[in-house]
Amino acid sequence: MYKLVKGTAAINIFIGIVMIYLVWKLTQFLAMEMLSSVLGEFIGVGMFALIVVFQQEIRKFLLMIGSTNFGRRRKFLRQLKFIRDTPEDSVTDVGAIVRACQKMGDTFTGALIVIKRNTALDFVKNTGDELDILVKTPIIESIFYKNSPLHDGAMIIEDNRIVATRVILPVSNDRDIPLRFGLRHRAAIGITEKTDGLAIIVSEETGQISYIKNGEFVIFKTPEELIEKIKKDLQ
Ligand SMILES: Nc1ncnc2c1ncn2[C@@H]1O[C@H](COP(=O)(O)OP(=O)(O)OP(=O)(O)O)[C@@H](O)[C@H]1O
Repeated sequence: MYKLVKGTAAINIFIGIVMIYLVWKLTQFLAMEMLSSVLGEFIGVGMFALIVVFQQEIRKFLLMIGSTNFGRRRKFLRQLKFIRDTPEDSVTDVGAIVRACQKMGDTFTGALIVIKRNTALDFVKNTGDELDILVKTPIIESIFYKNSPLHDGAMIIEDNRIVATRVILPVSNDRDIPLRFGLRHRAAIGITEKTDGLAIIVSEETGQISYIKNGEFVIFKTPEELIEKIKKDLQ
């Protein structure tokens, strides 16, 4: 349940409900008649209040359950993480990502890729376009191709799927970042400071690939070393 609601507003609403319940119990314990009867009335209609508050989610849930479209149902189940698909789906193809970055670096094509680890990235995902495509070198290259309508912003990868493009990331305010690094690099630092995600950047100016973890640049010498480091960080 925690995994299901982590990173969504539902957990905050749940905490709110628990707090109201605890205050109600406290007012009963302290024999604060009026406050306890007001809160009691509120809790009495709690079930209806929940239906109203979660109207959208309940609607979405019922629509998904009732859908006869198996492709969508699989996607929904994967979101719930009750099932793991084939290894092709669940193990991130780091080699394919780094190869795409090398090719983009050779052609000075800018790119920003964030790989999710434990922290949910839903709060940034919905600033862009949600997708569901298997990670492949040519797909990543064509998304960041300069004339592609999807090239701007960041790409989010979860497991081995590209789940969003054109995502706007929070920018780091760290004043120690050298001035030669622009917004793309600041955004990569920002998201890895706020979450445990991993960011890979290809600079449009220099073609250089950078790897950022926990808000800091990770040094590597060869693409093979980068692949190894990312694989280790994803374990
Ligand atoms: N907050 C952000 N979230 C996601 N992508 C961003 C963000 N800010 C900028 N970008 C992306 O970075 C691109 C280039 O920004 P900028 O030139 O400032 O970056 P840079 O760090 O200097 O990188 P480069 O070396 O590639 O020029 C933008 O066109 C946009 O696609």
